[in-house]
Amino acid sequence: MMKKGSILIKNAAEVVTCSGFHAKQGKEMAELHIVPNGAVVIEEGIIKAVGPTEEVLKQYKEDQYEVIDATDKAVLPGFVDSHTHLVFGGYRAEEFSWRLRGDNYMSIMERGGGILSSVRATKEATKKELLSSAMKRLDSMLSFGVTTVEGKSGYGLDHDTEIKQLEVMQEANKLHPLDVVSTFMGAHAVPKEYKGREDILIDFFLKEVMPEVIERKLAVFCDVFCERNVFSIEESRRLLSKAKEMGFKIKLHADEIVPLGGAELAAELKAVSADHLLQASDTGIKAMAEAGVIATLLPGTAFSLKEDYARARYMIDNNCAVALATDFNPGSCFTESIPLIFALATLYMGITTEEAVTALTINGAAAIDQADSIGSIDIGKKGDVIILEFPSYKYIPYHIGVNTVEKVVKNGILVYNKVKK
Ligand SMILES: N=CN[C@@H](CCC(=O)O)C(=O)O
Ligand SMILES: [Zn+2]
Repeated sequence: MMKKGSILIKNAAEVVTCSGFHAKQGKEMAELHIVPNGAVVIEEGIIKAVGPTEEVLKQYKEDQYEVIDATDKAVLPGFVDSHTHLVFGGYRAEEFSWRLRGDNYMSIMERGGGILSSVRATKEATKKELLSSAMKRLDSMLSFGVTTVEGKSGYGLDHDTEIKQLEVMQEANKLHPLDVVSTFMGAHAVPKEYKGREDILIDFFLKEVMPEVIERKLAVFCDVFCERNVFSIEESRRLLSKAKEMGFKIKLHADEIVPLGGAELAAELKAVSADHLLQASDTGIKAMAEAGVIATLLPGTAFSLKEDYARARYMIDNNCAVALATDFNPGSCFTESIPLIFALATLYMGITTEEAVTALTINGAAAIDQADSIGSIDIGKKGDVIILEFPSYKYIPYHIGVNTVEKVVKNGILVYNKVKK
């Protein structure tokens, strides 16, 4: 009898395995491990075999599986979008127009707009509304080949709304085929009443919110917007050190707008990742490489804010492990488009196509500390794979800004198929 989550993909022009169980640093990022004319076998959601089709078919009987013929198509691991803010109420289209006219992202926030306007809309939204919009966003992400996504709270800044956002992500994770990994990010902005009293806000999160988040397993990570006029290096260090003691894994929004030393702090605290890094210093980058902190780069945000891109080439040449993510959010980067991220990374950041694939698969997995179970087509990992309309991964950035994903298999189940039967 055919078991649920059991699929055999055969005759693929190439299976790009991205093989590995940990982050790829520096030169390793160019190694994709490709099997020509390949096959992948997934049994009950777990990868059982990968290799040349001829050899795989000698061992595995096609009648035991749902069979997909991938002739002339490339097969890759599902993408891991390791930095998003996917649960929020309201939109900020107006703010986008202001920025087109020259207004500045941080000054909009300092006037009570930006993140703070999403905070107001998220407080007003019901859980049902937030869940319904999150599910639609997850559908869209899935269509781009994303099989695991990280999502942050941080549009609440109070107990109830932060918890509400995390509960929505927990529920979405149960209901949607995509896996959602949650991050607590209460320290995302400073409400007006806490300006100049950031330490009191941090104490509030530490005492009144984070113990419940850990206790109810509502989030795995704790993140902070470490930035001038938001949370300082000292405040971020205090919050994240305590978070670590409480059992959170840690991340930072670091050196996005000004060079504050966030990359150095990430290395000091041995964070899992430091994200944005547009302004990261040479010392900070080298310290991150040394400490094994993933550099998660978000080119969509630099593009949307018309900022200079993070120095990806320098980071990779200095042995960093770089991940790429969308930073999907209602303000600085309202896109779930993986093709856009590929286009920007390869055309404007000096990242090769091979490195970009690594950055969105195994290194994305490492950025959420799951490189042992997702991010590559390796035996024993989750059966998360995508099939492209084209015979090679090289078509992903080449077909500029267009979605090349034809099918998505999650835990061995075909959950998205562009080809209508
Ligand atoms: N920079 C801080 N936070 C988000 C933006 C959130 C927003 O503008 O709503 C980011 O990662 O880009
Ligand atoms: Zn972010």
